[in-house]
Amino acid sequence: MALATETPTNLSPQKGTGIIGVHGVTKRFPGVIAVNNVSLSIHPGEVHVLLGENGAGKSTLVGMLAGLQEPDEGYLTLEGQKTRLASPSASLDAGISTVFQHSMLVPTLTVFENLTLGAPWYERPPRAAITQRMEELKRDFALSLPLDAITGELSLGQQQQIEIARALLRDSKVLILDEATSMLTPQGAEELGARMQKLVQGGLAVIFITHKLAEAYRFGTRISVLKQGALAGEMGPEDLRGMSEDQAVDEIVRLMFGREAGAASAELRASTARAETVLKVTDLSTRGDSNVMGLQNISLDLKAGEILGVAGIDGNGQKQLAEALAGQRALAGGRVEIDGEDISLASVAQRRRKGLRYLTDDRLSEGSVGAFPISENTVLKDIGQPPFWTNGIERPHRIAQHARDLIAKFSVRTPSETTPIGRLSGGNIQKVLLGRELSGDARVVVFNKPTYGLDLQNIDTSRQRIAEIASRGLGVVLISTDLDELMALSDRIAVMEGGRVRGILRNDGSGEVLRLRIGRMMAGEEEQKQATA
Ligand SMILES: Nc1ncnc2c1ncn2[C@@H]1O[C@H](COP(=O)(O)OP(=O)(O)OP(=O)(O)O)[C@@H](O)[C@H]1O
Repeated sequence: MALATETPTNLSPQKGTGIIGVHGVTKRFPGVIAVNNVSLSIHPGEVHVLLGENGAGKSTLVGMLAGLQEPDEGYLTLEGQKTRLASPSASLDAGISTVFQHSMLVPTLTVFENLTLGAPWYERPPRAAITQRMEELKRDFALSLPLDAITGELSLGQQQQIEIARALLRDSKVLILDEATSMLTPQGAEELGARMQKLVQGGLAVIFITHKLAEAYRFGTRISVLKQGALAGEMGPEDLRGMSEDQAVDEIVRLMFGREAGAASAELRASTARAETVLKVTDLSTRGDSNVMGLQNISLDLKAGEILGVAGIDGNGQKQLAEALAGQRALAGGRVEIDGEDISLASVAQRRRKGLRYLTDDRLSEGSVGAFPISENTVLKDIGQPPFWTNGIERPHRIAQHARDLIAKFSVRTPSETTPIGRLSGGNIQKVLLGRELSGDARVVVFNKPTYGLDLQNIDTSRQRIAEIASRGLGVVLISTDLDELMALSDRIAVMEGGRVRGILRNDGSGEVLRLRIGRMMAGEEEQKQATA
């Protein structure tokens, strides 16, 4: 992965080190610098927003503050003193509480029990004392928490309040909220914003991670933008006060999604789109629940030979769209057609026979059975079907031959077709799955994050294959969180946010301008300029 080496555009150099100081911190994982020489100050009385695309390094940075991992280089300070946060309890002892995106509460316990769980300083405190303190907290911070309610029966917003209350009962000095609004309703997010203001007025420092620019601007006192592990820029209270919302959003979009001047952008693939429409989606909707985003009125179409990119921050409905197209998720409304034929009610197998293929991002658990040989995995979606089964009887030689052909055609590196697929590298598993999906008469291939987690060489090969598939006249839906990938391969790019398609833009070679338009929509901002769908 290319690493940012640009000089941070520190719009507002900070004075003092704040309650927490992050000093030149670097964290590496095999093949990637997740956090690259980042310095920040966290101040009491401020909501410090951390923004960045998927993979920018936010969680890794938060993980170091929460004591889940330690920096490889650089150091942290606590009230000016150099400190090590070598474990989650060290972080808690230092007064740092972290509310993760997924609840850490026990759903079958009551609110009261969750509040007192594992909090050493008030071991077995009289219930009356906690009840009284909770009354104060409820009043001061607008919490609505029935102490005797079963936690799992409360709304996600209320469950989050329990975690915030837990931090307050511990007298934390720093509260980290990791993508805290992603599961909340718009009203829940507003309430959290108001609550954060009250918390910082009470002297707390809040670190708030979000992907939404409007929230960053409205709730944040200070905004830091991470990009490819490095600090791309920071906007302090004075900077933000001097800007209108539009100016601030433009600046943040530039920091988050812009490329450095002079950076080479990938060459745009020549379009191979033909006249005929292979896939048509009209007003497609699916039901959501507290864990899964519903899709709302999605309409799009795809020509033979065309690549339609689908951009979006992870978790904005892209996977649900792929599943709804593949027949793995029921439609609540709308219509899907392939070659003009309505397949809205067709099963997965029926859609496959019509030529609709889907490569999941979950290569090992959803896409294949790791313990099964490669050969079995190549026919996993054809069980019981000829030519691999005749009259219900498996034909192992036929399957083995099919697998050997696929291995040769897709250059899968494996000792033989009998090797369990789980022993292969990510890139080689990907090749097997691609070979499986392209067999027979494929018309449309839906890829969900096809290059995620692959090494650079395999990323390159996968992209070439996708372009080659389109050049053979198949329609491709390419879902990716990587804007560079989408802009290198797609004819048009649909941007998803909040379970909707916010716009479909033609990849017209306008490079940076288009990139910023897409970034803006991904981060929940309305498209201001005229769409060129
Ligand atoms: N435990 C790990 N092992 C290997 N690589 C990791 C690990 N954790 C993170 N990474 C990599 O480090 C980079 C930064 O990831 P990180 O999760 O910190 O980003 P993020 O900004 O939080 O992204 P998101 O918004 O998707 O949560 C990514 O390339 C990621 O793949």
